Amino acid sequence: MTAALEIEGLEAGYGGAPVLRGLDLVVKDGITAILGPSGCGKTTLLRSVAGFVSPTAGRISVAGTEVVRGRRSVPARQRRLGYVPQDGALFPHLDVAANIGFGLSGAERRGNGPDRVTAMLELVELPTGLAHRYPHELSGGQQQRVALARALAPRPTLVLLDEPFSSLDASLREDTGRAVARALRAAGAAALLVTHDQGEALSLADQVAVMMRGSFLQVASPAAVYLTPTEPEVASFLGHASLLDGRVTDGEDVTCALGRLPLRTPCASGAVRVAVRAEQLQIRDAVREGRPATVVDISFYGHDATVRVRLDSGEELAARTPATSVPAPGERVRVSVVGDVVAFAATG
Ligand SMILES: Nc1ncnc2c1ncn2[C@@H]1O[C@H](COP(=O)(O)OP(=O)(O)OP(=O)(O)O)[C@@H](O)[C@H]1O
Repeated sequence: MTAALEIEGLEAGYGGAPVLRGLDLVVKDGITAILGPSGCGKTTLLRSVAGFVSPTAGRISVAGTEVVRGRRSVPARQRRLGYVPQDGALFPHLDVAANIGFGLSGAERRGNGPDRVTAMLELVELPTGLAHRYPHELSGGQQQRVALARALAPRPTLVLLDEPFSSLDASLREDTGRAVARALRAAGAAALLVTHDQGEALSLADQVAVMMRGSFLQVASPAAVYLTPTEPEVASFLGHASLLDGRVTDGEDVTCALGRLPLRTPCASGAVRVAVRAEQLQIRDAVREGRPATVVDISFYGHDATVRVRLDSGEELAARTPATSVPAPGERVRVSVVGDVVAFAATG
């Protein structure tokens, strides 16, 4: 099967300053999320694939057709990609039907049987009655679905989504994200989804590429990047794991400031960095088990809270606790760990 997208050794930048530093990526099908902190190069990668940024080295193929080799590249309009920008960017003077039909020939728009515009509205789960509304008469979520319908109408192999839900409020973001994922799967289109929202990447994507400083640190399934990160930075970025110094002696357990903990995956003996996820840490008062600590501060989210504690041995950790049992800053508590942990050989 030809991959929807293949990227090899891709380098790009602005005015001589490098941003992308030799990226490799294969998107066979499904949704691949590019996840990373602000400024790491996610949009530059998407724009290089779209043809809006000219790479300085490397290769990009879309559905088996090479569109970039070194400094030579095929113009954006000839790449036959779908593109959904951050704010949808619908044409304000065109109604929904005309927006969706924009990239189609007259015959494609009409066809036989149900027309393409109606089929696309159904695909993105919008009522066909919206066809003659203008963009300003739609909600933000509806606008993003129309933008996806417009991108999918010419049947592209690959759709590029640039933070498409970032302007939507939390609940709408989740519903729209799921609807967009269903529509992409139903259309059989692969997608590259740029986001800095971990929840969005982990819940919608089949593959997650974690990017930092213009490089991919790990490309794997959502479960693999979360449960078995290959780099300490991936562990601390995804789910905000705390990192502690530790030592592995028998390959199966690690000893650190939180005691002797079982390892999820075997690790060579020696000095390591141990990643402990916030949801693995239990904060209790008035119990004897666990390491003594003091609560430093609290971020209350409603459904739960993040409690930062300082162990008496000096290390700072972040724990997630239910909203009903949040301690107060300065309170003395005990900290224990549930489950196994991941360790990385210490460098330097
Ligand atoms: N047109 C431009 N000219 C010069 N530098 C740019 C340009 N666009 C982006 N950059 C720089 O390139 C780097 C990567 O930017 P990019 O927009 O790709 O990051 P990002 O990961 O998408 O960030 P965000 O999540 O904030 O959108 C940043 O340092 C940014 O300042």
